[in-house]
Amino acid sequence: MRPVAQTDDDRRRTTRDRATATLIGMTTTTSTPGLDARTRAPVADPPLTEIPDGLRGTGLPGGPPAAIDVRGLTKRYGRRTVVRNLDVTVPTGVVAGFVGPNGAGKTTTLRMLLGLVRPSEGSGTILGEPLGEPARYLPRVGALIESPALYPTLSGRRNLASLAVLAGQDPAGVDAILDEVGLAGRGDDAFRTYSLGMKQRLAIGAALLSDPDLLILDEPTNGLDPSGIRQMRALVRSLADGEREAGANGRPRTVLVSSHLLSEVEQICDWIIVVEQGRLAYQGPTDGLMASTTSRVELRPEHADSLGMLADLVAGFGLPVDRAGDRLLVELDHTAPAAVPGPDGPDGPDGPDGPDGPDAVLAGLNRAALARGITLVEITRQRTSLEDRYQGLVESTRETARSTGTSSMSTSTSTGGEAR
Ligand SMILES: Nc1ncnc2c1ncn2[C@@H]1O[C@H](COP(=O)(O)OP(=O)(O)OP(=O)(O)O)[C@@H](O)[C@H]1O
Repeated sequence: MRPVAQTDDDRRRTTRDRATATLIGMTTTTSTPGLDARTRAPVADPPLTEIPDGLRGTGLPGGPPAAIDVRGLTKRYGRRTVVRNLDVTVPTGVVAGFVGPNGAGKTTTLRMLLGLVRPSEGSGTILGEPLGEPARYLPRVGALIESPALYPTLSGRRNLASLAVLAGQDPAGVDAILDEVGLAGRGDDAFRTYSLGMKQRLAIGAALLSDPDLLILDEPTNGLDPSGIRQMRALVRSLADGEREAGANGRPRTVLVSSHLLSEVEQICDWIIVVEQGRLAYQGPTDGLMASTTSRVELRPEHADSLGMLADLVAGFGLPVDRAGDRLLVELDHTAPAAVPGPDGPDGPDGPDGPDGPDAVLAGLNRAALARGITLVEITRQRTSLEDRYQGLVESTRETARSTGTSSMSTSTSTGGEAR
């Protein structure tokens, strides 16, 4: 771990390495054992921010190391901490979405992973190589960070062929790449005549020239219209599980794609990482994000004058409650240990149907109400949407940062382990 402020050297490195990571072809020499992480990634309810044991670090039995496994990644600019103690693990072979609002630290994190910005702190591995030695892994990484730097007057094909030659690669593969990014029919047209979506897809083609094992795409849907976004989604998904998986080299490709909108990536991602103010808010299987959702319940007693007593009862269960007209709104969060005393206690099973799960909490509430002479005539469950869940995570992470005085706007002298 080395505390480093950004220096001129850093900035020179950034410019030089941006070209390297984004455009220069990379030779793959190492063979990695094949793995279909889509089938191995567990989809059962992981707790927030926790990585299932089998996916942590090099823990895939018989499989390759995680494509990305970094710990305590931190970036400070002067006294301002923009990425804070971030742990990121991306299993090999998945499409991982890196999601967070504007300014959450996504680009800074991706730049650190690509060796374009030097981390203030942090360690770990990328494709099994040390984070601190990007030259060892960059040859197997393709990236699209910011706008593509391609020649406007050259055709798409000539652009890719020139980049391949510059990187010392055989330009023979260019046609296959144009096909892969959906530009086979426009390969002879000048780059400047392309739509924004086509330009982005050609830039991804440039990042594919080296047949990378890890592809990092920073907001590739930025500025695209809905149809461009759909095409980009399909392309990104196909890059991980298209022909390559069964292809000549047999190595799975991992894709890390950032976006500020969960809705843009959740359909194509196996794995989601949510960041806010440089902090990790969630990482795990996409299904896990929804499984950890909070559900809200509306309770309506037979007689409105028993609302006060019912509210006290709900509060006694440790559940947040609001009054709305003739009913109560109760938050049931099945990631939190329920306050209802159960046979397993607060550490007991807390799945939706478990003895500490929301169904059991509701049943307990209902019984307790009846025991006090309150008859519930309506119990309505409302599940939050994935987008609501994402917003909730972002807001609670922001709130944690505010309450601990460690928002990205605050200065920091301590970088020790913090609650996420
Ligand atoms: N070179 C720099 N010097 C100082 N602050 C910086 C620098 N680069 C980024 N930041 C700050 O770091 C924070 C995170 O920026 P970053 O670009 O990583 O966020 P982001 O999540 O990618 O945002 P967006 O979705 O808007 O691109 C921002 O507040 C930004 O102003």
